[in-house]
Amino acid sequence: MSRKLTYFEIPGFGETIRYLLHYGGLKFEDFRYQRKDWPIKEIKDTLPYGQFPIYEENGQTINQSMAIARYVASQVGLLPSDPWEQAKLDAAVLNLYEFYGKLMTTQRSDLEEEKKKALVEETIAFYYPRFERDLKAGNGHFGGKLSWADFVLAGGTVGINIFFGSKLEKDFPAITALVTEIQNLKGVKEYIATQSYAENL
Ligand SMILES: N[C@@H](CCC(=O)N[C@@H](CS)C(=O)NCC(=O)O)C(=O)O
Repeated sequence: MSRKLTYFEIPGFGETIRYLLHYGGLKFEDFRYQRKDWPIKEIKDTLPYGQFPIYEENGQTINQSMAIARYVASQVGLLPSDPWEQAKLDAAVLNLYEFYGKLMTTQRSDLEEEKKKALVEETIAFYYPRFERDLKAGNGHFGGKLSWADFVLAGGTVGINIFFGSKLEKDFPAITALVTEIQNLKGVKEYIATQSYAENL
């Protein structure tokens, strides 16, 4: 079995997938481009939608970080078999993904710094209490037990905290506890120890 994940030398959309692969003890090539070297036109043109991450397994390729994460989760016991349970987790993942997207959109706009800051605060004030509520309802996990949705929260949190330079979830105990739990799982913990971008914020 050959596996290769290609992304940039940042957590971003790749980190959740890396966590899942390490959690499952699945060997893979963790190929990373430096952002300063990008774009490399000859390579970009070969990508299915011109972007990373892409995941290759036994000669087949998929793009879209959440599709990759869901697939890897299915290989490492983090995707339940019941369709309703799966749909609930898909919804949790899409809520998280929407949150990350909105957060980053605040930064790409032409708005003044003050306005950007207010939008970030507004976005956090909308989503975090809802994630907190859902985690409490699931006794600390999105689906009532450890699943790939929890990994999407933890993997994404690393990236946004580094980007914004602060621990955005600090006032939310269930989110904080879940991120800590995932980052201390066997496989994930050892991987994080090798990453220079994973310092505590
Ligand atoms: N919806 C896609 C978004 C992928 C994406 O935005 N990738 C960015 C990096 S985070 C990228 O490849 N940027 C380089 C480029 O567009 O050339 C996913 O979740 O995988």
